[in-house]
Amino acid sequence: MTTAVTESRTGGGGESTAVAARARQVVKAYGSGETEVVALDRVDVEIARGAFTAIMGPSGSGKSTLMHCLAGLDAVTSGQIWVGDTEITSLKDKKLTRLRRDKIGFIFQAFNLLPTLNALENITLPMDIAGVRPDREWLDRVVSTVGLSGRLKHRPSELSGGQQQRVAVARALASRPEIIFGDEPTGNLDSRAGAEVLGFLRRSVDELGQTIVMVTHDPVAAAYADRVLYLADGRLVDEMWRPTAESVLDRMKAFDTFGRVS
Ligand SMILES: Nc1ncnc2c1ncn2[C@@H]1O[C@H](COP(=O)(O)OP(=O)(O)OP(=O)(O)O)[C@@H](O)[C@H]1O
Repeated sequence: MTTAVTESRTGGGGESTAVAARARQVVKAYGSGETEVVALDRVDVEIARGAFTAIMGPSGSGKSTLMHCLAGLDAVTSGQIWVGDTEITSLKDKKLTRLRRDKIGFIFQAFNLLPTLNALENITLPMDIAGVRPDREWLDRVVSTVGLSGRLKHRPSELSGGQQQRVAVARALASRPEIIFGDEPTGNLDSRAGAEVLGFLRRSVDELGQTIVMVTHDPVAAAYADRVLYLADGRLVDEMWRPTAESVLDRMKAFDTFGRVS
């Protein structure tokens, strides 16, 4: 069995390498004493820049917790996280908020669009709030990559679920973040709309050089990724490169048959 554990090449100093985010010996515990739950148990992982990474594992294995820690949405109990060159685990609130705003994009299962704004206004809202002028050329490219060119004046209620999620994808891409995190981004979509959104995520990696990390339960969704990380009991227990839906499903079945690996 291979391992997803990799040593930091930079000794933690960080440099503009092929690594977009990195966790080193990350522990996340909820509660204390008898009620303590160790959601992440000394996780070491590097997320490759310009690649699409899927995180899989049984319910409760720590997928969302790992994503939230990597994205600076949740504080770690111990260990360190870097986003690009910045070690985020030692940042104070204000700097962390700014780093999330400037360097990280999010796509959630619920599309989280504002109903009173049209598609374009939703896409540029985070930049408007931050007082950043959108780069028109980039925005046009993003909008056409996700196939929204004819829909920019529509409000969310005038768009299908798949189109709404494409707006959310464009919103995440618009500010050219260092990394985009998706938590079951196609969980609310039927398989056709889901495939469309996953296809656009794939294109944003291939054509725009974006880095994407996605939590999913779905082997078909994971097959769009370049690499799949498997969590069990808060530990990274395996990884797979160039996955197919069949190979991911087989690996999941193997976990079910042989029990947990640690
Ligand atoms: N806020 C919290 N307080 C206490 N325990 C928590 C909290 N959040 C998560 N946990 C626990 O941490 C563990 C990992 O949870 P997490 O949500 O990361 O798992 P997951 O793999 O994303 O699960 P699912 O696939 O069901 O979404 C679980 O045992 C969960 O009960």
